[in-house]
Amino acid sequence: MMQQFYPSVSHPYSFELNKDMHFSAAHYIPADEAGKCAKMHGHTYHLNITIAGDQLNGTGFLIDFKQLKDLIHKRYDHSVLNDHPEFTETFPTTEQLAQQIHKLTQDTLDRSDNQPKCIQVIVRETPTSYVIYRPKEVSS
Ligand SMILES: Nc1nc2c(c(=O)[nH]1)N=C([C@H](O)[C@H](O)COP(=O)(O)OP(=O)(O)OP(=O)(O)O)CN2
Ligand SMILES: [Zn+2]
Repeated sequence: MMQQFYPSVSHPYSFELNKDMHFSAAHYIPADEAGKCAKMHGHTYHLNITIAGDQLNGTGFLIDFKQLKDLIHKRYDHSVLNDHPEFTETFPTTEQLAQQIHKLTQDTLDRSDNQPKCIQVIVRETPTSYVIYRPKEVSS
């Protein structure tokens, strides 16, 4: 997904930042309808995270690109997604991973003075399958 065009999201903000990253992880979906995916297997997940806002921080960033990568990559790279506490009650499907990555990101953004918003998370699980998560309401 690197250096590609992505589905865009309309928003009222002046600044928009996009961060691509990837990580390798294993998972399994312990449900009958998951078929072969009920067995442990691995993916290189490709992400695109979109952050928007009207205010920059003291450095002139919406958020440091590196901070975004550290937040997600350090947590999930070379891990078993099912072992993370956020997936004890739900399965690490592409949809629920995208939603959790949004939550992790927005929780971090909420602690910054300039209050940027995470408006879209794209998670590509395989070359042919990806999910977009957009929060229902983005308050400014
Ligand atoms: N809605 C979802 N469907 C499936 C998910 C998911 O997270 N959300 N996950 C899986 C499996 O984890 C699987 O690894 C990925 O499935 P799929 O794209 O079908 O993989 P293939 O390589 O077999 O796909 P091709 O059609 O051959 O390219 C399954 N479903
Ligand atoms: Zn899978």
